[in-house]
Amino acid sequence: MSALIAPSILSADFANLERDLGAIATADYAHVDVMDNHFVPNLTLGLPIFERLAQVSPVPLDAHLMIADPDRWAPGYAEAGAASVTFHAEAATAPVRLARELRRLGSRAGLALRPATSVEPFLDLLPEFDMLLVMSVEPGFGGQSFIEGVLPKVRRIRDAVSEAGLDVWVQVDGGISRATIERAADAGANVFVAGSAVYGAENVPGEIAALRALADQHTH
Ligand SMILES: O=C(CO)[C@@H](O)[C@H](O)COP(=O)(O)O
Repeated sequence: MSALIAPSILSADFANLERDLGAIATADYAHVDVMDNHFVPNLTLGLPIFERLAQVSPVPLDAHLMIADPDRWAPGYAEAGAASVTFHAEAATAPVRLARELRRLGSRAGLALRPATSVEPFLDLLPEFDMLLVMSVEPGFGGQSFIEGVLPKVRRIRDAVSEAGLDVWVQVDGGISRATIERAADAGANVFVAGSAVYGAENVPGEIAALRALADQHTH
């Protein structure tokens, strides 16, 4: 399975989002962090801006909803054309119903877990999702350092996915760089979100290629 790279536009220039989406045209996805200042202590963008990003982006959008009440808001992101919509397990009231609705609307359905959230209650529900997102920082901000302690959870998910013969992707998000991506890939991740490492690089396409090459050496 090839590694997929999803740069986070949280580290882009918010006055030049179309330009900065163009800068990551060689990536597999653009990761769009939606924050509501309730679920996380930060505020980014909502549906009206996301709809415009979906119209101008050269790469498919991977929406990561760090918001309260995703049951109400997430379907709008699928309707706006998101390739993938990921909501938080801690915030959703009816995660399976919501995942089914996202799939019905034509989007991949992702379930995100904060670093301290156990995956065990969700393992029997894996067929309902297309992706599990393991947060490797506390959600809310870019530029934090990678939490090594989430790697056993990544491995646990990958093992459960393999044992069940499923095609569920495992995404890691937070603190991913050339220094950490190999360990995340080794643990079983196949989708890698990187914000500051990509947008902070002098050569953005070169950084995307370097991260992909490193991860590819370790993806199973
Ligand atoms: O969801 C988040 C933060 O909540 C991430 O997507 C960050 O944007 C990743 O940034 P870096 O840690 O790669 O700088």
